[in-house]
Amino acid sequence: MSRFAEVLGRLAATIEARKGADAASSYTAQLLADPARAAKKLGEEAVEAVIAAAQGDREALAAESADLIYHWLVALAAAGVSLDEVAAKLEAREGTSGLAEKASRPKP
Ligand SMILES: N=c1c2ncn([C@@H]3O[C@H](COP(=O)(O)OP(=O)(O)OP(=O)(O)O)[C@@H](O)[C@H]3O)c2ncn1[C@@H]1O[C@H](COP(=O)(O)O)[C@@H](O)[C@H]1O
Repeated sequence: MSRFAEVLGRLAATIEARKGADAASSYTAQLLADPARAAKKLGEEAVEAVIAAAQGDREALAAESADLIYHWLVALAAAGVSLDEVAAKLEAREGTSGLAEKASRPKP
């Protein structure tokens, strides 16, 4: 397994374990208790990653990507969506070009 997949799996398990934890001592528990705040943070971190990418700032993009992925995992956990469900979506798309998929959509 890649280093990224291992870290992602560990972080997802840590976040899952924070369900019901004391919000006074866990930022994750605070977000899990307030899904709207978790979703807002996800949006903020996405925008910060967009800015870093647009500016070509490699260091900032790596750091903002880590923030984004952490908050994305929290939003998934808050909504009860597992990483397996996301993996299944990605697997179903393997081998299908994004251009071909877009062209196959019903015309309005
Ligand atoms: N990976 C992360 C992680 N990345 C970012 N953050 C936090 O995300 C928060 C949001 O960052 P911002 O820059 O937006 O800070 P801010 O403006 O003060 O945030 P707000 O007040 O707007 O919410 C900061 O408090 C960061 O510390 C994270 N907090 C936790 N984790 C992981 O989650 C684990 C469990 O954390 P706790 O639940 O806090 O124990 C940790 O051991 C880490 O592995």
